[in-house]
Amino acid sequence: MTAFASLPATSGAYSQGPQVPKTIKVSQLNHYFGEGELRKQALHQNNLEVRRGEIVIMTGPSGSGKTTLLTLIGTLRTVQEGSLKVLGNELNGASRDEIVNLRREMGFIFQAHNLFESLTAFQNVNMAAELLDMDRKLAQERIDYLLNRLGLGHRIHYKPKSLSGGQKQRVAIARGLVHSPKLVLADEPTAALDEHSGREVVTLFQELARDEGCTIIMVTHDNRILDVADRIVNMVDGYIRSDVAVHETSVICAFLRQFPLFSDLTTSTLTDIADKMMVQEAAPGDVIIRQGDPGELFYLIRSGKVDVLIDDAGESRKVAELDEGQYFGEAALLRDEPRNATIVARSKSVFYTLGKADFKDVIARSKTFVDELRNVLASRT
Ligand SMILES: Nc1ncnc2c1ncn2[C@@H]1O[C@H](COP(=O)(O)OP(=O)(O)OP(=O)(O)O)[C@@H](O)[C@H]1O
Repeated sequence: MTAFASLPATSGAYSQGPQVPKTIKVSQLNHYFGEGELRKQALHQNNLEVRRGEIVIMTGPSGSGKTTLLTLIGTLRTVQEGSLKVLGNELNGASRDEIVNLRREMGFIFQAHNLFESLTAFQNVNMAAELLDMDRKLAQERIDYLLNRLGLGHRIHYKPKSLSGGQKQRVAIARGLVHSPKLVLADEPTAALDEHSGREVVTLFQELARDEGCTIIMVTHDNRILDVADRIVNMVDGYIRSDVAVHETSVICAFLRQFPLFSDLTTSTLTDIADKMMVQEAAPGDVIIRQGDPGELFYLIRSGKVDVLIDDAGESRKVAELDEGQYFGEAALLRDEPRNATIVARSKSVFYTLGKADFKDVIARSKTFVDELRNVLASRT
């Protein structure tokens, strides 16, 4: 799970807030192929949560388990160990009927398009609509819309043999989307497409996510489309190695960049730090840290104001006010001492916090950070 699960509204899917229902919840998922001595573990303790309307891109080297995870989520394989919830249904132990019903809510876009050669582009997509008992008029409108939107308006009545590889792929995409699925699973959807067509496809995905709340999970090696992801999940050897919420990380990076103390860090170090930060919210009057307590977190004020209070012979004395763009909590971490002041939220506030070990790691990497902290600490003692 990413560190930013509680981040307030930012952009895209996240503007729906943290209470957005989960489309997928993977917990401690293992998967094996083969029997006996040939048995091989393809997925190891995978955990993942995907919210409604998110676009997730899965990356990783060949054989790292992306397709295995995608096909498990798509009910195309049986869950062996662990829990996998899709659209509220637990798949481990699910009945045949449950799986059949669930599949109707999903759209599949896989590389092998399997279009019927004797049917036109329109008829191929319509066949999926008929199998799903879609209303005829609605289906007709949706097929027209999708095929036009994917740049196939002029080829709507062509059969696959008269279509290029990229055009066939776009028919397969329309077929996977015709029934307005709640979840789309796509394996290399843009691999056969030129840059322009690939962009058309992912722009359509973004519209479906934004306008219909459709959740999209794509396996891709196509770096040209990484920018549409809300989250990038990287797999290595059957493990989810990283799960980065892209928009949130970049929002935090942009914020961190304004601080002189982060100015000499490279983008990749900054991204690394942003990914480790947590978000904490406070209401007016909330005590954020208390004098005398051990220090575990460093705080950056994203928005709001706080009072710095010092307990002086039993009397609480206000010594400073801090607001957006300032930070606190560093002294106790650096000196391994208890907190030397109490911090109370003056207004509704949002903080980014960094744990002690990560904070010390940042310090080790940034000379500006060290110089600035030295000055700040000197001025506060
Ligand atoms: N049907 C199968 N039988 C046996 N082993 C399999 C089977 N399918 C996948 N595997 C193995 O499981 C591991 C994960 O494979 P998977 O296809 O999920 O990886 P991937 O990341 O999708 O790779 P690619 O990017 O090449 O599609 C690999 O070691 C693969 O050899």
